[in-house]
Amino acid sequence: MWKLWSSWPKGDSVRIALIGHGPIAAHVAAHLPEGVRLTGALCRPGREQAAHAVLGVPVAQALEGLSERPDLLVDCAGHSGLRAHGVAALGAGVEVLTVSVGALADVVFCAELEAAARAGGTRLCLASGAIGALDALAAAAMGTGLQVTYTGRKPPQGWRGSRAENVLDLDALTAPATHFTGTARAAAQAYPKNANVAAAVALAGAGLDATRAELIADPGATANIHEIAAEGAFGRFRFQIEGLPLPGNPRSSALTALSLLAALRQRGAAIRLSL
Ligand SMILES: NC(=O)C1=CN([C@@H]2O[C@H](COP(=O)(O)OP(=O)(O)OC[C@H]3O[C@@H](n4cnc5c(N)ncnc54)[C@H](O)[C@@H]3O)[C@@H](O)[C@H]2O)C=CC1
Ligand SMILES: O=C([O-])CC(=O)C(=O)O
Repeated sequence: MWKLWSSWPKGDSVRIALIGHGPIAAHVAAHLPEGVRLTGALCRPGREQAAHAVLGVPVAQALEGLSERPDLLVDCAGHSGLRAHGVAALGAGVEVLTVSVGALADVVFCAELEAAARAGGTRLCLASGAIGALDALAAAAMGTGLQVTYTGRKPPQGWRGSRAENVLDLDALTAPATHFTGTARAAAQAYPKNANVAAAVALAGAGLDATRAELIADPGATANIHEIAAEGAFGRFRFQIEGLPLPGNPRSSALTALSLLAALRQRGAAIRLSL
């Protein structure tokens, strides 16, 4: 069946490199859309062999170390990956697609990324990641009076290694427990591995300081549940998604990797969704 974004134009192809070799990167590498070629990956020092074993492509610690210059660098690593490589790539004119949306909550870093993208004549694209409805939020933000609350609910193991552990005994929970309420900016900065969705919702809609966020560890949850409640001159909507995690990391919803694949497929389409 023909779809808007079914394939790249014949003969055209895009070369991508990945940052990271975790579950998101592995899924992307294994499911690349037609016309997209993985030519390399960036890893942390000492992780070359591990990264090569997962991805099967040349691995380097920096973009200049890759034998083939990619058209697009896809950050699947998290905030430290975007911090390590984002500015250099953009400044060199290489487009970057990132899952590390929460890293933009740091105003200084965000300004550096923007300046580098302008200098390099390219852009930083934010993946929709584990959430949806960003198109409706972006449209609603063009009207007045937008108010948005984001709620992120995960099973206790989805919060391991996060600040939730400072507030809660995750192993002992018998009922849902809120471990953060505040702005989306504060959530994104305090939970770099768990609240990229809060930042994506905020950047699409009411902004990082006006979007309210609540993060909950819920022993009854069987998925990563993300909810948006939005209201404004446009009307109101509620959106909820129950995202199943990727094998290998209970924190990260599978939809995150799929959103990167969707962005890659759309990038080559002559007719595409406008957001
Ligand atoms: N936007 C969204 O909706 C979502 C975003 N994420 C982000 O994606 C990140 C990655 O997720 P997973 O693959 O599940 O995590 P993971 O932590 O299992 O894997 C991360 C990978 O990146 C590598 N890495 C870390 N720092 C690096 C650096 N500076 N340079 C090169 N490689 C580096 C690690 O060695 C590892 O291979 C999360 O930490 C989170 O920030 C995750 C889920 C949803
Ligand atoms: O994968 C998810 O469900 C969400 C997540 O970790 C994030 O927002 O960083």
